[in-house]
Amino acid sequence: MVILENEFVKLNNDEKLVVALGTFDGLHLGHRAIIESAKQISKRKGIKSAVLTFEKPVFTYFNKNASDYLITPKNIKNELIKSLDIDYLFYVKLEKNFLSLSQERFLLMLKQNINVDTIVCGYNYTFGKNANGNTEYLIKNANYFGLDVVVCDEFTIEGEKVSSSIIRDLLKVGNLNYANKLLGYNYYIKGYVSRGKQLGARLGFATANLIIEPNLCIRNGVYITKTIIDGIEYHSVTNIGINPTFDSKERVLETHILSFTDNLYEKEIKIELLEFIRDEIKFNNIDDLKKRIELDIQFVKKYFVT
Ligand SMILES: Cc1cc2nc3c(=O)[nH]c(=O)nc-3n(C[C@H](O)[C@H](O)[C@H](O)COP(=O)(O)O)c2cc1C
Ligand SMILES: Nc1ncnc2c1ncn2[C@@H]1O[C@H](COP(=O)(O)OP(=O)(O)O)[C@@H](O)[C@H]1O
Repeated sequence: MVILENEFVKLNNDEKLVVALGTFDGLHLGHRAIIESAKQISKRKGIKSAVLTFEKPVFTYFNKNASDYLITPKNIKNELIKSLDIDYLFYVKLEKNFLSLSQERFLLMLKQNINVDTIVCGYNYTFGKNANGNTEYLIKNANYFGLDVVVCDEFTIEGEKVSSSIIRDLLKVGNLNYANKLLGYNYYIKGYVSRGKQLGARLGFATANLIIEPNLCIRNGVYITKTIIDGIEYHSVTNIGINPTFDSKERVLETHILSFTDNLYEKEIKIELLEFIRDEIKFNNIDDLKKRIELDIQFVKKYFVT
């Protein structure tokens, strides 16, 4: 998969493209149905497939104070879209020039800059200045612009809506069970292990630390997790937060992997969040913190036995 980032997109492709349009934060079941549909159409037509998206939700452009909104960091977005066998991934910059394009100019840009043949989008997709462009406009004007347009229906599970904003709300309260159901995979964070305060091992439980996106939409606290290292899955317990006992400020993710003793510095690890256990606590002393973590570890062991 070729990844291109630009203010607008531009590609010197003779070959036509089927493009899935959307922000796709979360890459949930509904998003994946749209992207999979684009892939299938591209195969049927014998042309290439593409996703055109933004790195962050569009509302972050209009509300500069927005915080804790991001479901899917870019490294994971890239990985999930690649897993759907897409040929091109375009990231357009969230900037005025792009966001204020008229509906007509937006479609012309897709035709002229990346040779779009077919647009695939969700039922509530909007585009262009003031989000005036919608699926009705696309369907009505498809012929004029020489485009095929495929609009995917609302995706539901057992009659329930699947949407990024619902998933954000679930992650903010720690309801991983339901969030994972709507996502269609276990919510995960992936990154390279960095050095922390070097205290964990001395306390009796080493923790592999990852620096996380500042605006990640996830409740601080302790979670039952699985950690995947070199394709091998381990049971683990993970804390996300600022370690208030130590008056730290930086928000980190720290995972203690059960029955594991190897060095992980600089290694890429993946942490799947399964269940929220408790909030982070400011303990009066390190002994109390240690005792609590021992209880957390017992709780996780029991979870995986039953
Ligand atoms: C399961 C688990 C639960 C934790 N709970 C808390 C907590 O409630 N309060 C807190 O201040 N730190 C908590 N921590 C973070 C520890 O303070 C931190 O792992 C320890 O200070 C080691 O830090 P280091 O990895 O930077 O050396 C927790 C860590 C783990 C692994
Ligand atoms: N069971 C384990 N879980 C997590 N990390 C482990 C484990 N065993 C060994 N390690 C290693 O120990 C390091 C963490 O040690 P720690 O003293 O907590 O330092 P840090 O402050 O860098 O997190 C991890 O980055 C990893 O390399």
